[in-house]
Amino acid sequence: MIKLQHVSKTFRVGKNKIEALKDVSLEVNKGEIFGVIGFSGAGKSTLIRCVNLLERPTGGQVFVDDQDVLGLNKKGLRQLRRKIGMIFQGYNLLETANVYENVATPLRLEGVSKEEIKARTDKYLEIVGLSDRRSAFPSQLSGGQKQRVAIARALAHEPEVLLSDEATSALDPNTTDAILELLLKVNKELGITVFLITHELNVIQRICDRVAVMENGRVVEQGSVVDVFTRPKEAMTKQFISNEAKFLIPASLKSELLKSGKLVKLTFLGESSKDPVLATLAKQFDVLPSIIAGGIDQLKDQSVGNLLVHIKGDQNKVETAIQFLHEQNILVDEVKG
Ligand SMILES: Nc1ncnc2c1ncn2[C@@H]1O[C@H](COP(=O)(O)OP(=O)(O)OP(=O)(O)O)[C@@H](O)[C@H]1O
Repeated sequence: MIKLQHVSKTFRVGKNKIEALKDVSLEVNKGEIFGVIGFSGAGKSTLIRCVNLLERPTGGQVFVDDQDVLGLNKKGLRQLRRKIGMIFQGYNLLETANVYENVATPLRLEGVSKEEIKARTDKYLEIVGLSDRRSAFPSQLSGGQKQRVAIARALAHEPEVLLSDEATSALDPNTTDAILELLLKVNKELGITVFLITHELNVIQRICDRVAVMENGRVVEQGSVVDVFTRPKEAMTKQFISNEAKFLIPASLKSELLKSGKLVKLTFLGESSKDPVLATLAKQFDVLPSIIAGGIDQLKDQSVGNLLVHIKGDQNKVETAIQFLHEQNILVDEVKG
């Protein structure tokens, strides 16, 4: 659906060159939700804006539906943009127009017939849950409601793809969840492909099928959300995950536990969560495992269990027990001092 091949983008500011994108290649499949995550300045906004040519790449190729976007003339570009809706962190609503007009006006400018404008505006305000606020002005709406208007406005053009540039970044956690649910519904029920950028791990975990991790203008890692976040290879990805404050234990407790044994973080996926591994450790290896902390991460289609376990006992036995854990269908990370 969207294919970026060796895309680069260099901004020139006076005598300085800023390489915002360096040889970025990725593919977003039809019907999926694909997320790009990275810290501020990684190049995410520049990347997503290269899809509908709000930014023009300085190198590489961009394809949407197998169409070479960089070769399009003005008319072709207009047609392309009709296929691609976009929402932003700042909503970009017309402050002087009410909710209905915010959705209807761009359709009018496109020459859509009166009846069709009414039908589509009604339909998409219903889908985003704002039918009863059609006469309200943006200043009378909450952030979440404003983003819903922006989503209805994007959907009213009946796009094949929705680009989301940090759409939930300005929202509180509950409102973020509600907007993410709406994006899932848009993807599932309307069959719209979603390509989003975010700096929030939660957004990726909750709704994305696949993810690319960006750092300094490059994609450093990409794959399914389950793979990338349970078996992160790159330091940047690991940093994102550890930033989520999983199992942050007080330093004093940690050093105490490490004096009397080993600490391991176990990650259970799918079927592995049903195996009685801790009981097996105690029985088979004569060690004493105890649970220090635990939790479950809900990914889009799968839950992932995490346990922080302290293993006490004879040093060799503890080593053998950890070796046994590595041989199971579990991800094992030893926590060092
Ligand atoms: N129009 C521009 N002119 C000059 N430099 C730019 C421009 N747009 C982006 N940049 C630079 O390109 C780099 C990537 O910026 P970009 O906004 O794409 O990153 P980001 O990951 O989206 O970060 P943020 O979430 O903070 O926007 C940054 O160094 C930024 O300063």
